[in-house]
Amino acid sequence: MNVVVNAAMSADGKLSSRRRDRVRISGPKDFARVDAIRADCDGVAVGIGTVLADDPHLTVEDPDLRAERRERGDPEHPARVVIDTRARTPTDARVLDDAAETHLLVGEDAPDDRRAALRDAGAHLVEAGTERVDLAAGLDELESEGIDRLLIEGGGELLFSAFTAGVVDDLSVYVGSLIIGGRDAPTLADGEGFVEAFPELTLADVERLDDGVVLSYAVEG
Ligand SMILES: NC(=O)c1ccc[n+]([C@@H]2O[C@H](COP(=O)([O-])OP(=O)(O)OC[C@H]3O[C@@H](n4cnc5c(N)ncnc54)[C@H](OP(=O)(O)O)[C@@H]3O)[C@@H](O)[C@H]2O)c1
Ligand SMILES: Nc1nc(=O)c(N)c(NC[C@H](O)[C@H](O)[C@H](O)COP(=O)(O)O)[nH]1
Repeated sequence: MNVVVNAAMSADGKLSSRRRDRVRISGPKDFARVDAIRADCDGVAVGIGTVLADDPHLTVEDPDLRAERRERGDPEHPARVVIDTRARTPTDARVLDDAAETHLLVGEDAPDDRRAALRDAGAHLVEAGTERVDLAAGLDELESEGIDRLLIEGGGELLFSAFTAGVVDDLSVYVGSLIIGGRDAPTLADGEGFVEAFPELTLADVERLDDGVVLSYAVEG
């Protein structure tokens, strides 16, 4: 599977504020750039933290991009993927509406009542891992179901695990022209952090967009 990560951060590296509510970092051109990446993928993934904080829809907004997908025989929107060990996704979350299919990667111990409720709400459940979702195993399962190219949009906890698991091929970061600050505000890669064997990146492109900069990297290894 080809995995691309995209996120928007402030000039001080934060994905949102310490309140973990959604901060608009991108401008319109950057949101359009992300829409095009979504349209080019078979799936768009976020962690449960992002679902609970932002209630994202994770669909393609531009009708022309949706038409191009239909013309090439793809569903109008990529599949939505939520990484959610305990099956905490609310049944009225926007990712569970009928605009697109939705896969939930859950842990082996996810409660049966939550699994049943989420299946009733239309989700497809994929079991991988125990304490936390085993990303490599979960993504392998999604690949066997036809997701060959996956966009991971965050948040910081999930992105750290994705780098730890070594599953990320490409990274693009929009750096917006603002400071958010806060030692507890989410960053691009949270988790425990690396102390050695830091994932290394090769800078592939730098582009000025809206009032910020898009940095595009290939991930080594
Ligand atoms: N600016 C941007 O581009 C951007 C993008 C996305 C999100 N955000 C912001 O980021 C914040 C949310 O980020 P977050 O870090 O709190 O949440 P997150 O990364 O979206 O989700 C983290 C949660 O996913 C679950 N999970 C399951 N398996 C995991 C694994 N292997 N590794 C890591 N997590 C795993 C864990 O909950 P369980 O243990 O319950 O499973 C974990 O707490 C929000 O404020 C949102 O607005 C910003
Ligand atoms: N590219 C980007 N720029 C931002 O300034 C920002 N706050 C996010 N945040 C990502 C997060 O995952 C959001 O929840 C989804 O971008 C919402 O996605 P929808 O529009 O509901 O499909 N992403």
